[in-house]
Amino acid sequence: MRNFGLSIREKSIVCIGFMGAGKTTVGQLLAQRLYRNFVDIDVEIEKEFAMPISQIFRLYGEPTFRAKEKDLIVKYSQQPLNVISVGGGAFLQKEIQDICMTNCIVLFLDISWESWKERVQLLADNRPLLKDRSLEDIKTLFLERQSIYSLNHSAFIVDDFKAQEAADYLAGALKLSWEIHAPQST
Ligand SMILES: Nc1ncnc2c1ncn2[C@@H]1O[C@H](COP(=O)(O)OP(=O)(O)O)[C@@H](O)[C@H]1O
Ligand SMILES: O=C(O)C1=C[C@@H](OP(=O)(O)O)[C@@H](O)[C@H](O)C1
Ligand SMILES: [Mg+2]
Repeated sequence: MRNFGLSIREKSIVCIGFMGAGKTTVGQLLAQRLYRNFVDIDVEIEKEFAMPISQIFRLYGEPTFRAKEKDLIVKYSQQPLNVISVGGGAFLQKEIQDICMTNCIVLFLDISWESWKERVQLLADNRPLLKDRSLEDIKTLFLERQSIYSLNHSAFIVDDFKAQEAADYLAGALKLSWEIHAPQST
């Protein structure tokens, strides 16, 4: 996979993790704190199809959704200075894993099953993979998916943090790591 030669400070940050972990919410707040452009891949997909994700799944099927997801992640991950929230299934595709791990900082928003369960009511109808599934089935999917998220540069357990607190902490930690690894000349 091509390395676009971005410095660590320029690399886009990609938020991964299970549906409902807070990638969209925390990613947007993190982008604000770092003065970066925020891209939510699901929103971009919805714009391209001019319809909600549930309808894309229904009318075109999951493979069409996944193909568009890949094209858009390839596009945005090559640009500098984005914060990108990808859908919880994006890392099922090896090409997406490879391009993100090579060109971006991949941040896993890790949530325990216990905390996730408490959030289930918040999750809107627009998640076709949760619709009509029992909690037991969702737990199976949740556990199966953990292996794809183990591919990351950094993981943060979100359980005990409000979204704003998580974004504050992550922005601080990223800035500190940039200072350590690539101090800015004065
Ligand atoms: N740290 C948090 N604490 C409590 N609720 C959160 C937190 N982060 C996100 N949420 C809520 O959980 C739901 C799912 O968040 P969202 O950002 O859409 O997740 P994702 O993009 O990972 O699917 C939203 O209702 C959001 O307000
Ligand atoms: O996990 C998945 O396969 C999906 C996660 C969703 O995004 P969020 O993780 O932001 O909910 C969205 O991309 C689509 O419904 C499929
Ligand atoms: Mg999201």
